Parts: sequence; structure tokens; C-alpha cells
Amino acid sequence: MSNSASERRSFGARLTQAMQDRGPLCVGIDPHPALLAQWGLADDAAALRTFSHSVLEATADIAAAIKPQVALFERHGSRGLGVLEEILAEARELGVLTIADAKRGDIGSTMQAYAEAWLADGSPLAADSLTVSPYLGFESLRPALDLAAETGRGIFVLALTSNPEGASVQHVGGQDSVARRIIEAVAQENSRVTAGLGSVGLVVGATVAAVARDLGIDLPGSFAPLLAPGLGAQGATATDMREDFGHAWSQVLASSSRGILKAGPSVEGLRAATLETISSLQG
Ligand SMILES: O=c1ccn([C@@H]2O[C@H](COP(=O)(O)O)[C@@H](O)[C@H]2O)c(=O)[nH]1
Repeated sequence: MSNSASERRSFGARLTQAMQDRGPLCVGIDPHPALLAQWGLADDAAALRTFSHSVLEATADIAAAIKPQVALFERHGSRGLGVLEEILAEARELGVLTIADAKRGDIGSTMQAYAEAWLADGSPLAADSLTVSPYLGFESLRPALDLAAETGRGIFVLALTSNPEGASVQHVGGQDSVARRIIEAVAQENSRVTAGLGSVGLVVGATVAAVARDLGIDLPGSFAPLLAPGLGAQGATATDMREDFGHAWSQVLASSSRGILKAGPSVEGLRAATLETISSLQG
């Protein structure tokens, strides 16, 4: 059901509720060519529609959020983006939160345009939240942070990404690392939050959460929802994640794409894989 910015609760409040009601799982919609083939589908925009509708049908009432990987829609050009618009609208109707994984970041004037594309009411690509890259400087994200706050939407800022190459930038500085500065900047954005989760989150890969401790980073101090991709196909398990995130566990929204999507094309198979993953995270 759609509602206007003035009626909408903050993204942090809506995510807190969804995680309480449904458990801490975000299901990624990543229509990789290999998965499309495994599902018996062509590598075209019509197949993206079938793929994404099946994922929504299987998960929209049980996952806390869904996360379309924008690149895998973009590779089909305007038709792929058209399917993404449909999927975001359908998710909104079905009442599941959306995270557009676009990792946008640019100088402020261009960031304003990205913000309007993904975070403005009435935009065809409007999602509940957007992933952004702070590596042009945290303040370059200001247009997105401001528009998200105005429209009751959320932002997930890349801090410690799940890929091994991320360390060459994010870990630089040791105890005063680049990642630590990003996490402190996000904590500042959430400084008015006293309970539940803030609307400005962090991306902390499920495969690298233990590194935060080594870098002396205080994740619980940020009040940030922690979007943690890497569960499943990248090797992280629910048990690893609980241990590695430690006191920050209640803030973690684990994300799995291929680990669940490989259970398709049947909606029943996808649903069973999703329920099993949620239960492993709650166990
Ligand atoms: O640090 C990051 C940030 C984003 N991702 C994205 O999450 C999914 C992971 O897919 P799996 O199939 O579950 O491995 C994918 O869209 C990535 O681009 C990430 O993996 N790590």
C-alpha cells in the first residue's frame, strides 16, 4: 500500500518492525545469467520479470526486505530498468521493504540526481532505501541523506564490504581506519535515535564482520542497521555471523541472494529456502 512521506514512519522504525515480525533476512534479487539459465529462462528482460515475480511471490510476506541488485537489471538496458520499476512497485503493494542495491556515489550536484531517482516520492525507481558509496567523501552523500530523511526512506553506506579487495581501501589507517571514520559519520547521522534502528545504515559484509573488532570499531554504538551481504554463496553461515557480529547482532539484516535463488524456479522451493535461512538466523 502506498502512502505519502508525511504519513510514512521512518525507514529505521519500519525496518525495526519488519525484523521483529519476520526475522533478520533480506532476500537478494540477483538475476545472474547463470541463474536464469538454471531456471530454464532466456537472458532477456521478459525473463527478469518472471524471475523477479517468482522471488516476490515466494518471499514478500516472510522476508524483512528484498534487495534487487540494480546492475543485473541495468545490463538489459531500458527494458531491464522497466522491470525493476515494476518490481519495486509490486514490492510496495505487497508491503515488503526494498533496498535498491545501486551503490551510488558522486559529487554532490550529481548525487542530488541519484537521490531524486531512488528516494523521491513519485519517482518510477523509488525504493525504501538505497546503498551508497562514501568514497567520494562522506559529505558528498548529503543530498541523499537529506532526501531520505525528508521522505522517510533509508540509506545504507558501504563501510566494510564483503569482498577481499575492500580491505585495500577500507582498512587503511589501522585503529583510525577509513571504515571507522565512515561508521562514526553514520553514528552521527543517527545521533537522535534512542531506541530501535536509525534510518542511516551501514553495509558490513557477513564475511568480514570480525574485522570490525580487530579495527577497534564499535558497531552497536552507531544505532545503524547493518546490511550484511555474504550469507550463503560467499561462504558466511548464520553461526559465523552471530559470533562475528557479537553485541551488534540485533542490528544485523543478513542478506542472501544466490544461496536462496538457486532453490528456484519453483516458488515452493524458494519459499522453503527462505524459511530455512530465517530459521538458521533465529536459531
Ligand atoms: O559488501 C557487499 C555489498 C554488496 N553486495 C551485494 O550483495 C549481493 C550478494 O549476493 P550473493 O549471491 O548472496 O553473494 C550481490 O548483489 C552483491 O553485489 C555484496 O555481496 N557485498
